[in-house]
Amino acid sequence: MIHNTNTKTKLFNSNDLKKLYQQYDGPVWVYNASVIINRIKKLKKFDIIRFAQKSCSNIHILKLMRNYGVKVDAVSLGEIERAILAGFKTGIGNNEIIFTADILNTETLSKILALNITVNIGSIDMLKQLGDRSPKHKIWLRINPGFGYGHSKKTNTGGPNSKHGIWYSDIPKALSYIYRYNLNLIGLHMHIGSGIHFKQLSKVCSAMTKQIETYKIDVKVISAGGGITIPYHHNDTIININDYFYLWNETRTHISKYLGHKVTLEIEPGRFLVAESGILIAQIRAVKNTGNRHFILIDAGYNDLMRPVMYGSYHHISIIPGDNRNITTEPLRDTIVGGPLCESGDIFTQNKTGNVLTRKLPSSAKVGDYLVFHDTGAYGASMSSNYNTRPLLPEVLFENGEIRQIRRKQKLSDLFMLEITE
Ligand SMILES: Cc1ncc(COP(=O)(O)O)c(C=O)c1O
Ligand SMILES: N[C@@H](CCCC[NH3+])C(=O)O
Repeated sequence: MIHNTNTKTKLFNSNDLKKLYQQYDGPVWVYNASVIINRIKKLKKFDIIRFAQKSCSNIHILKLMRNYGVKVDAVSLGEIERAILAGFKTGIGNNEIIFTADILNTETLSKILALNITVNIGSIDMLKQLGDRSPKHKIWLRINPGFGYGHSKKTNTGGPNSKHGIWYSDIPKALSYIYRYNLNLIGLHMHIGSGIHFKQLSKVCSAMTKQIETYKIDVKVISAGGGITIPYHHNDTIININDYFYLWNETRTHISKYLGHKVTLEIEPGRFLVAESGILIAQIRAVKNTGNRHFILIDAGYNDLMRPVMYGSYHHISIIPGDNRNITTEPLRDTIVGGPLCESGDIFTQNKTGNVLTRKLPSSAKVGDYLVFHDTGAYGASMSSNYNTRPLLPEVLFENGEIRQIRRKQKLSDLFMLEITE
């Protein structure tokens, strides 16, 4: 998302954001539904858009997706249950939910069998465990094509260092188990990582064709996976979705001709659909200098927004003055932004190796001003934790001109209840 200035937020009105913070008496995740709807429309040429809900799993966001014809990917029992609560259907002949994983635990397996959910298989052991309990079960194979990329090593899901998927040369072994257990192979899936650019993503097209032709795999569906990056910085390049679709459509046409029947083309994005729809608003609670370093400390921590700490990820930052003063023309100052956690690494301005970076922010930024992190709609709230016994933040959705709460603020008593046994 392109951001105007250091003081304004493009998505939301600054006054509304301040009011939201005041209403909740603390930081809030805010989403704009129109951005999500716009991104869904951009992908409409694909036969099926399957939302990787781990990126933003709020039930109301899932409902919004479903209303626009989007299907869903689930990676845990919890995500299956969330999808069902959001209205996604299961059962024979229904593909609204696909379960993607590299392992199956017994609880999840039982649910999958009870609801007849198609499984996107990421290991040979999964084939054995599913086949033992449910011959003829519908499956996809998730293939690791031997290469992968990511905005960080930690989001690369292909190549020899990735635990995800079935290694491409193990396909014959997988096919022999499928045959032995009489499983029903309907799809082939490749997701090589998250936060990737066009050139790298497009390599998957030829890998998909190659594996299908080399091993003569007959499938009805191919999935391009997710991974599409978004512009976190002002001048980041934006992926041309029409060009991307064109490549995949060519691939699908070629595979369809080879197999002699229709092949459905799926895409499985998380970040692309939701990242730019969301912001996190917090407040500056302390300002301090250490030698020549200048810090501002806010009331949201990495337990809330983990991406900068986990990957050195950049989120654009704006300041909204708490007292309505004009800061648009004032000089900027090199600033380190930290959170409240009792953890030295609780710094939002750092690189991949954990070195502290500075951000140019208005020099008068002070206690009582608000700080907005942009593009936090993906892997923001969904990656939060309760570290330092900090409750999860509320989430609100801006839709049809109205702001509505879609998750209440977690209470401390919600947390303690789990541990109090009598
Ligand atoms: C299997 C699978 N599908 C889809 C995604 C979504 O990725 P992204 O949010 O980058 O589109 C992921 C995350 O990397 C994934 O592991
Ligand atoms: N959590 C990562 C993306 C990984 C997606 C899961 N396979 C991020 O914030 O960028």
